[in-house]
Amino acid sequence: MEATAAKPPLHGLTFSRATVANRAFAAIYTCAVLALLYQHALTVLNSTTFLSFSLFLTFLFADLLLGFMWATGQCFRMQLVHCHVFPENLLKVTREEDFPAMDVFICTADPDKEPPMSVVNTALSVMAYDYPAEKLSVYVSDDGGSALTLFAFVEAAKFGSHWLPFCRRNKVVERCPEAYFRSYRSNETKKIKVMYESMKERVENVVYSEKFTDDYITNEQERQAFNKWTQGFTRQEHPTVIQVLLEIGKDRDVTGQSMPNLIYVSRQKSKTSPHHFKAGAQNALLRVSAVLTNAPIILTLDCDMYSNDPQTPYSMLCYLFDTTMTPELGYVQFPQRFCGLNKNDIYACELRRVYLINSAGLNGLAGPNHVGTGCFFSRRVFFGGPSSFVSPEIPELRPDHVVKMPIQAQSILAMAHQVADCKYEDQTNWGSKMGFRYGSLVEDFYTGYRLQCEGWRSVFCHPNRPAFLGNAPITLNDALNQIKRCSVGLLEVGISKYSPLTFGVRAMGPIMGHCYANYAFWPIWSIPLTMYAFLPQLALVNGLSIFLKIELLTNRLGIAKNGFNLTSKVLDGEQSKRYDQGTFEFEVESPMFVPLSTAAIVNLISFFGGLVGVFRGGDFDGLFVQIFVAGFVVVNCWPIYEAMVLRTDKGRMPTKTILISTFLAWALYSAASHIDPTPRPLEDTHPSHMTQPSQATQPSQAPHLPQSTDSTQPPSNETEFNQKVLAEIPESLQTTEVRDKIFHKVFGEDGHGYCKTYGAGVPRSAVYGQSSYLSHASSFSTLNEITRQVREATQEIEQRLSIEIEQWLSSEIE
Ligand SMILES: O=c1ccn([C@@H]2O[C@H](COP(=O)(O)OP(=O)(O)O[C@H]3O[C@H](CO)[C@@H](O)[C@H](O)[C@H]3O)[C@@H](O)[C@H]2O)c(=O)[nH]1
Ligand SMILES: [Mn+2]
Repeated sequence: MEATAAKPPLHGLTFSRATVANRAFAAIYTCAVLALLYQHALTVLNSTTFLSFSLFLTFLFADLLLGFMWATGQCFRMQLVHCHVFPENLLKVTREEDFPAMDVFICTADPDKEPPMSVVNTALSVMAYDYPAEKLSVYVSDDGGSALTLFAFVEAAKFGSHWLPFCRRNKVVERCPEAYFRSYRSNETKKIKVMYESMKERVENVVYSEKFTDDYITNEQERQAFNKWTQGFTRQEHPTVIQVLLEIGKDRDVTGQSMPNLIYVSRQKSKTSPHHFKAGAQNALLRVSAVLTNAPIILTLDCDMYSNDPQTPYSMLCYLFDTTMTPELGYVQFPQRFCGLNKNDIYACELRRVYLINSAGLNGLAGPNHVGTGCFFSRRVFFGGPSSFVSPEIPELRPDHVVKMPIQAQSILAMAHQVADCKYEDQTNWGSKMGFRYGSLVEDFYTGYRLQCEGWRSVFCHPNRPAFLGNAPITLNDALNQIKRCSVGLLEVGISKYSPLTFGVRAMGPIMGHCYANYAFWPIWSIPLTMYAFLPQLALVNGLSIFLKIELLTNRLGIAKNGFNLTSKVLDGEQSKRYDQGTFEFEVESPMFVPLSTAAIVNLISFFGGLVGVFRGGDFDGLFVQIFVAGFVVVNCWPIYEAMVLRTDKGRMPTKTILISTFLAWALYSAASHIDPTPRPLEDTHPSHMTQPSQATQPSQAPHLPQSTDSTQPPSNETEFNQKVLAEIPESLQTTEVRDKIFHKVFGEDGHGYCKTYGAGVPRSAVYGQSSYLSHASSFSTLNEITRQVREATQEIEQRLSIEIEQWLSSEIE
């Protein structure tokens, strides 16, 4: 007891007070959402024409999806905690000698898209970690199978022997050379900078010319490695290349201290074997590293995610090295942070919600999902759940296997080659029960999800100084492609047999399961978004109102105020200026831009069309929400209009895209304008009646009655009844109370079974058909007769109302 009290803490946790507020908010908002959906459902049931029925059903569906996304999104907010680490205490409770060994995996796949110099920078930034070098191994996986990348690393190994002691001596915090030289310049740095620049020049010369001459090769070992790039060597078809560039204990820096291991791995590739992309590469690294070093801790990094803080392993150890921590702790995830985003992050690539907000929310539950990079794993998690070990095929791959031979030993290297073989995984558990999981394009999400389903927990570590910094796409086309790949990958998980909604909820409980479902079904946002981008606007040209009317004037003013505030915010000078910079890139002829620009055109036309309609005396109340939605989209589409018409630079939209989307917008409009909107559903949610009092008082004008209607027969269904009879009651009297009065007058108190299901004051007799109708009110045997009676009752009530108003007015005057 005393001993534990004496030890300073490595990490702390506080529960957030926001949790209570979040839960209360979620409860109240849920009621509002349910009420809205109920109202929607009534509207669907009450619709009187096929057109309105389909339209309202569509919106019910859209809002159900939005409701689902909203509800699952709340799960992230149900138990917020704030976590802190105290890395400064680490050396008070343990010694550096006792630190566990660590294997770092860096993946790269294409020397053209991922410049070798940037991969080298990432590697150098972690090689220079404040961590005992003899416990650190950096593995570079090159799926591009590129001699250029290997060459860059040969150079990096040499430069590293100067860079690592330089960082130690000067207590450099920015240990990614490129980032360091960008921000620091002094006499002290001159020498090392010259070294860096000359390395960079050599590498880039080779990369640009795509070949290197013999004088770049300095020793026999290098020659042997490069000799593997024979005639038939291609990216998709080549043998394994494993090159140990630096070896602990053998290679020393310029001050005589040991360098960490640096190992280049390009796994074997064959067109006949699936390679499973990054997950496949990481599994190959898991095995190769197991054979060579088998460190209990693994850090995974994308090639563009460099370390921004040499102390990060200390923060990680505060969790993974703390014996009081739950034994189920499987990984410590740091958020993805980015450098070089422009001020407004115009392609929304920072993903703060995913990487920061939601991860912090998950931290109070079973822990954050894995985001592919910046994650420290316990090697054990890749071999089954905490209490269900899945044994690998050979003992050398077991997480508890101790490597006893130097990494360059013949037998060790031979086995490393063997486990990097493209056929090695055939008939094994790799990718299904072991290692990174296959089956989704977002292998990181899927792997983390499956690990948590197995019972592993995780921790989100988010120090003030970003632990890692990466690059985000800088063109719209790249950003959209990333979203597309991500969407496909997420849906692959969503609809798989491991769907979070079924499997996940069972394995992790409802809250965690629904958090994962929120991600896995994230792409379905596109469905309501598309509907809201087109349908209200197309309905607007026809003057067809499709949203709930806001009954109370005060409410309406409130909403109107908020709404217009929002709009004007985006339209202000500063924001317009941002778009004026023209940083959006539309120059690629991508079909992905077509829906965007079509939506932009449709919304623009609808917005102005709607406004013109209203100024000409249209129904502002009814169409307000649609005009607002269209206006909102228009504001958001501003960069698109610019790219279509205003800009002359290279980033403007190609004429072809403009033509196609204009044509599509036109086609949609002409299709929509052929739909006659006049037959309107009658519930008081459909205010378009207000503008047509004449129609309402003249039943004979009720348009588009079904052909079969015979006014000399009793009404046989609800539609008929609605269209003919309810139309007699003017909009101003369409409240439940007044309608009740009218029907009581006509059908009598008991003869009129007020049919709640239809909610529109439909007498049950009218719905149930002739026989029950006749038994209740035999004198109203025809539709015409009922219509006449309702008209009379309505007129009577109107008269009484006007008398009462007159009396009230005169008493007021007195
Ligand atoms: O066959 C492949 C394909 C990709 N990669 C590497 O995978 C990483 C991520 O690829 P990138 O094109 O940069 O994808 P992003 O969309 O930027 O990556 C995000 O999404 C990926 C898939 O969900 C995650 O793996 C990443 O960690 C996450 O940052 C890069 O280092 C690539 O070199 C491979 O090693 N082999
Ligand atoms: Mn990336």
